[in-house]
Formats: sequence, structure tokens, C-alpha cells
Amino acid sequence: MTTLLEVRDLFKTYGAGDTATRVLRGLSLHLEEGELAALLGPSGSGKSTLLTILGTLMKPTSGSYTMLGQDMIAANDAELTEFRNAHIGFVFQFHNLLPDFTALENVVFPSAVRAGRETPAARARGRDLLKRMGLADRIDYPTANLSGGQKQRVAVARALMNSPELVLADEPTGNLDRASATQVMELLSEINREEGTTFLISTHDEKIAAACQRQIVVVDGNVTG
Ligand SMILES: Nc1ncnc2c1ncn2[C@@H]1O[C@H](COP(=O)(O)OP(=O)(O)OP(=O)(O)O)[C@@H](O)[C@H]1O
Repeated sequence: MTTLLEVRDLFKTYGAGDTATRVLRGLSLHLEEGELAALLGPSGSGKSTLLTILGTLMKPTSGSYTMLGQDMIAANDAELTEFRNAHIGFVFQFHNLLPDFTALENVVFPSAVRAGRETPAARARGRDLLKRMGLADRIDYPTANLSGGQKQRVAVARALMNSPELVLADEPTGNLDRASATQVMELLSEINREEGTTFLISTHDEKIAAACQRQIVVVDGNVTG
């Protein structure tokens, strides 16, 4: 087994003084490459905060974080942006798709913007991913016309576009009916099995948690169990 990432003694406090909220309180966590893990815990326990830190979108107040052997705390903003684009994909509860753009444009656009151009290879990968998500007949539809489950599958394809080692998903099925939630979860499991992508999925849904190999529970800013 190879370590993908490790955080140790993470503390995160929002605000200061009387209004300070101490969210993470010495949290340590280790993820191996290829894990499919659920992130559980009561509302407000710090799951989104942890995902935001692991996604290198915010630094902790203190603590260490290494991913793929690199120090994420010492890295500057430009280095983090480059690292994130290459190695981390995100799926959120609210997919943030551009409604007037087609499914394919939504999948390809973010990486095209970063690369400064849209290549035929990128479009081919985008098409492949959308087919894999069961959206072959929706590739050129504006996403405004898609169902919630279909939109979320477009968002999964977008997260996978750059073949990231890690996908962080914050309640990816929170907005979906049972059938769509199950379908999205099955796709995540399939990508995990076939490509070895590591997933960390925050959820309040016991069925989604049970479909993961590992359950990580955050309580009072720490991992239990
Ligand atoms: N930007 C912020 N500024 C101040 N407080 C914040 C901020 N973001 C989160 N918090 C607080 O930090 C705590 C943890 O929030 P977080 O969103 O990480 O929890 P969560 O476990 O993801 O919750 P949920 O399951 O409800 O999504 C909450 O008390 C929240 O109000």
C-alpha cells in the first residue's frame, strides 16, 4: 500500500476572540492510494472544513499535511494551484455547472481554461467520460436541461477530467433521489476499482457510507474509531 496523503494534528479555528469557532482539534488522518472512504459525522463536526483543507483550498491554523510526498503547508498559492489542478478533483452537492454550456463544455472547459486552449484530446476524453457516466445521448445538451442526477454525473466527469489521484466529494448525493444517488455512487465505485482513484466522500447517507470500504467519522473536530 502506498500513502496518498497524511495530515497530523490539524487545528482549524475560524474567527478570533469571543466569536472564535474551533472546528478541527488535533485531527490526524492517513489515506492510502486507491481507498474509497466515506467521511461521516454530525452536522457542524468539520467535514467540509477538512475537505477544504485536504483540497488545498484553505490552510489549517496549524498542523502538517503531505500529499504525494509534498508538503502542502509550505507550498505557496501558485504551487498549490498547480498541484490541485494536476492531482485533485472536486464534486460538490451543488454541482456549479454553467447552465448555458453543454455537458461536454462543462467537463472540458475548466481544464481548457487552465491549459490556455482546448485540445482535441481533451474533448475526446470529455466525451469518453460522459459516455462512461451513461450520458452518451446528453453530451451536447445544455446542462440547464438535464435532471439533477444527470447534472451530478456531469460534475463527476468534470472532476475526473485531469485523471486526479484524489477526488474529494462533499455530499455529492445530498440533493438527489435514492435511485440517482445510488447510480452516482456506483459510478464513483467503478472509477475507484478500475482506475485506482482515491475517493473521500462526505455524506449523511448511511447507504452511501456502507458502499465505501472505509468509514471515517469526525466528531468534535477529531477522527474517532
Ligand atoms: N468560513 C467560516 N467562518 C466561520 N465559521 C465557519 C466557517 N465555515 C464553517 N464554519 C463553522 O465551522 C463548523 C464546522 O463546519 P463544517 O461545514 O466544516 O461542518 P460539516 O461537518 O461539514 O457540517 P454539515 O454536515 O452540516 O455540512 C460549523 O460550526 C460552522 O458554522
